[in-house]
Amino acid sequence: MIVILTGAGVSAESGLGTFRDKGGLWSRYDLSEVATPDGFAADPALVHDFYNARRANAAEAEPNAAHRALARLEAEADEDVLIVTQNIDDLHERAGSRSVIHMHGELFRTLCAACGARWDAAPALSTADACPQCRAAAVRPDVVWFGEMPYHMERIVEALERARLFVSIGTSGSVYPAAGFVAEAKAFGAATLELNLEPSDGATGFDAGRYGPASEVVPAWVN
Ligand SMILES: CC(C)NC(=O)[C@H](Cc1c[nH]c2ccccc12)NC(=O)[C@H](CCCC/N=C(/NCCC(=O)O)S[C@H]1O[C@H](COP(=O)(O)OP(=O)(O)OC[C@H]2O[C@@H](n3cnc4c(N)ncnc43)[C@H](O)[C@@H]2O)[C@@H](O)[C@H]1O)NC(=O)OCc1ccccc1
Repeated sequence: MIVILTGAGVSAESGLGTFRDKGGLWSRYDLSEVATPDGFAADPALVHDFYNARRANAAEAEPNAAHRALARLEAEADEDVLIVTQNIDDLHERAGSRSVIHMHGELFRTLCAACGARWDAAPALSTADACPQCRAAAVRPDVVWFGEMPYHMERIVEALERARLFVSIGTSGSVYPAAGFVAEAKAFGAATLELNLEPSDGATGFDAGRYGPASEVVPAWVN
């Protein structure tokens, strides 16, 4: 089995901003205000504006050659290929990938913070929205904020245990628990490879690395 961890760098060439690069999201927004439960409690309208803008961008974006190459790998490989993405966009699925785990949630999904109901997001959410199930005005984007438990951790750890090869693509390796997956995969005996624009914070933890734009290094690796 091949387990592939992706981050914002794989969607950068589709026009979706990364977080920590120059001009990235965290240089324009305060992470604690827009990506934490406390920030949402303090100013839900600000948080909705932040995700509404990202939802509009993602809706206009198109998968790039890196997304398409990974979909091809899944279709042609004679072993299981699982994408574990930190991204909340749907570009992997729009490129044709079927086996995708969104460990930090999905931009196009909505969550009721009162009853836990989930449904497909409208283009723009607001504080006036009410849950279709419990009518509570506790509607939030279905994304994992800092301090919240990522989704599908059991399935992810099971996959890391089975992995022959762990590949990390377009992530800075600065946020946990995702940044710890390479060490876990290695401990379970997997070979490890980093594909990134430049060496990430965790580069030394990989057996090998290939550096350059994802739209070039990912198709080159898949072929
Ligand atoms: C800041 C950091 C130190 N803080 C954390 O890690 C925290 C706290 C923490 C937990 N454990 C720790 C251990 C040590 C220290 C801190 C912690 N973690 C949490 O709070 C997590 C929840 C974190 C999730 C937060 N939500 C996100 N996103 C969703 C929302 C949204 O999207 O708005 S995080 C967000 O930032 C993270 C990093 O972003 P990247 O994708 O890597 O993007 P970045 O910009 O940083 O880097 C881009 C990279 O791409 C490269 N690149 C750029 N262009 C290209 C290109 N063209 N081609 C190729 N590569 C390219 C660049 O060179 C660069 O390397 C991603 O995970 C992303 O999803 N929850 C949790 O721990 O719960 C409890 C728990 C307990 C037990 C077991 C499990 C959990």
